[in-house]
Amino acid sequence: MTTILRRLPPSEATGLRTGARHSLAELYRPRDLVVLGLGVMIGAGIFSIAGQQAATTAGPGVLLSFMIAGIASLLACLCYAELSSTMPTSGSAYTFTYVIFGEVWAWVIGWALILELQLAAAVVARAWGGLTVTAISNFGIKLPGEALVEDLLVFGILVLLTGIVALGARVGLRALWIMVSAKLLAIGAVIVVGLPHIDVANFGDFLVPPKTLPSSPATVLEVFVGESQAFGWFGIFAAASAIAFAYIGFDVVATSAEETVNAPRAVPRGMIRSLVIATVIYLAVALVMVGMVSFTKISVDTPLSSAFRVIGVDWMVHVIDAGAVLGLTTVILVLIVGQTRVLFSIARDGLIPRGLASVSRRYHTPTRVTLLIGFVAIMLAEFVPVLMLQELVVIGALFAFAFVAAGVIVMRRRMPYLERGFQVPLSPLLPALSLVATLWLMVNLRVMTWAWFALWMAFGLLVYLLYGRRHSLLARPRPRSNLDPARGRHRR
Ligand SMILES: NC(=[NH2+])NCCC[C@H](N)C(=O)O
Repeated sequence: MTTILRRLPPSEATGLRTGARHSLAELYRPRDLVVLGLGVMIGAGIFSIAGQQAATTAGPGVLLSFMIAGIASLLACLCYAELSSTMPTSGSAYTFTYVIFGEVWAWVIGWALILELQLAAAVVARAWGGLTVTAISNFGIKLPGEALVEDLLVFGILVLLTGIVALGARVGLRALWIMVSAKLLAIGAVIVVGLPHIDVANFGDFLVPPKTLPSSPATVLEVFVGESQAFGWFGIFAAASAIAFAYIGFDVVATSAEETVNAPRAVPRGMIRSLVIATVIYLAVALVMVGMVSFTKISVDTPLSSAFRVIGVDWMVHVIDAGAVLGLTTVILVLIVGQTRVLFSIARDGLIPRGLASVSRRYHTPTRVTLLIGFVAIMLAEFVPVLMLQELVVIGALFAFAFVAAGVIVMRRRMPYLERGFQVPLSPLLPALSLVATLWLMVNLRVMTWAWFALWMAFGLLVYLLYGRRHSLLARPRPRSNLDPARGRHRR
């Protein structure tokens, strides 16, 4: 029992024991973090899920769903901000948990993060493929063998993005700045062109009367209530859980802490700023969408485009297509980066083979782990119906959010002396609220999602018991010479 609960000393959170061969160079400035955050957050959530939820579950009340999910995310974000300001490590929630709750919990969180990020990369790549094919056909170009073209496109984008990540953060960063700017322009156009077309009458039934659905209960909450409902307050809250997908991503910013200049101050700021900007953008887009047309006219497949078609501004379809294709590209890019950083940290601690944590001398990136992640993403996207597994991404993220919120409370009591670049205001109230909000979002996920997640976690525990427990760096006697703090980080 003592071995599996052994804790990483906070001073070693950034891998001080492992030497320079396993450390990353500092590269990001505060504004890069905002771009990173917007890069990974703004994607399928606003381009498609928002409209789907308005049409099927929340009506114009989707605006409230966005606010609810936004508040829950902001609470979680504050907790992430505090912990990453104390432990600026690329392991994010995994490393925080290692320091606060001990090894086996860290592994559990690491395993959940692997699921979240790896699956998300594949899910978003698949969605990207679909969008790109639609964008091409919207230009009136008829593709022969659409399914095959889509498969090839998905393969191509994953190879390209994995290559960019492997070649070095600088290449990726430049590409990211350009693409994020372009997607913000497209979204700006949606808001500016859409605003004058808002008709207050479309908000008429802001609270659409609730409807009991004939389908059997699917979410954990519905099983408790005994039926499924759409619209009304129930629908608004249910939609908020689906919309949480749009906000996740600020947590990925935390994985860049080890590569950020002056991380204890810059990371919290970057994370909070990008989330606030994303929230404002989301609310504006949602407002325009449900304000332009009645929610009953929004199509589930191409919600934003359909709204502009209804009001007769057809050229906006191409702008939205371009924004969505670029938007999802940056989501995949940053997800791959985040996943490499998490796996790199786990490998550095010895819980998976340490060879995966070696940093290429030439490119200064963890190349091996990057190629592995790219390969797995391609396999998943090509051979598994990943679009149906979207909720698993959300449960993985929320699971980590819960531990991070609890971690803030525990850490304040147990290590009050640690330096904190950022502190959650009103602790322990806000972290406790974050925990409650996260659990609430989690019970709104499907029972099936929970079952798959449990299976994945059980498998993970097995891996830990058979491998990680024995190979953990903490299982070895401490080599004195490696404790020189100057060896851990290097600047470039
Ligand atoms: N950390 C994650 N799993 N992020 C997935 C990001 C999804 C992104 N928020 C979107 O709307 O497309």
